[in-house]
Amino acid sequence: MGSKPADAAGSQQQQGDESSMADLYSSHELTPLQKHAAFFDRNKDGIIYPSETYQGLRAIGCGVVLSAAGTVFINGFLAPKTVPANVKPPAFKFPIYVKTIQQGKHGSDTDVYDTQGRFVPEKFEEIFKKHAHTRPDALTDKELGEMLKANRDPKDWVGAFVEWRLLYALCKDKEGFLHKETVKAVYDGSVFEKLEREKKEAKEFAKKK
Ligand code: HEM
Ligand SMILES: [Ca+2]
Repeated sequence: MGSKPADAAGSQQQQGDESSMADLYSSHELTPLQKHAAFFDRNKDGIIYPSETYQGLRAIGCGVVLSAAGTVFINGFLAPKTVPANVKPPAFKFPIYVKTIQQGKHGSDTDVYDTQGRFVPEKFEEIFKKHAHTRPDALTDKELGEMLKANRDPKDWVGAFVEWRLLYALCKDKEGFLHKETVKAVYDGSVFEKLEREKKEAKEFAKKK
């Protein structure tokens, strides 16, 4: 073990721990999908462990039960898919690797992320051209349902369904509209930061009262 050169990635199995993944954030620009996931990498070591998914979900306003269920679901399904080719993941820890998060792409999605995790503006516009009937810059509950149905791959639909329904529940306005700018902010992860900020502010406000 110790006698091998430290940087022979690709030719030998890495441990898949913090040391080999953390430089992701300093070395180059993240893809939009990596940014989306990185919000949940609370200590920015390149890996999202279940405890971090849980903390992230709590931070954006999900309750204890939803956050626990969401964590089991997200890390349970996504972690195995994101393991980089040359990495042996630690057993029973369900790490999600931010670097290779694009491997976690599932069926029934909008293809707004391409296979490399980049943002595809035409596909984003298509969502609203096809499904935003009531007003051009937002989706209603029913219109979202229509979109999910149109994109539905019967073998692989749970992931997309949960992500969109959760987004709708957290971000719809008082009249039940999910705004285009909110959906845009999903694709670079900034929606999560905004929700976290709002949650914190609401807490501060409640304390002062
Ligand atoms: C650890 C936490 C999370 C990870 C690792 C993660 C990862 C991903 C991945 C890999 C995709 C690409 C799916 C694809 O194109 O097939 C995606 C898309 C998406 N995610 Fe997340 N996600 C997380 C949390 C969330 C949460 C909490 C929400 C909602 C509030 C959410 C909403 C979405 C939406 C709406 C999409 C777009 C799917 C589409 O284009 O149809 N994600 N996410
Ligand atoms: Ca982490």
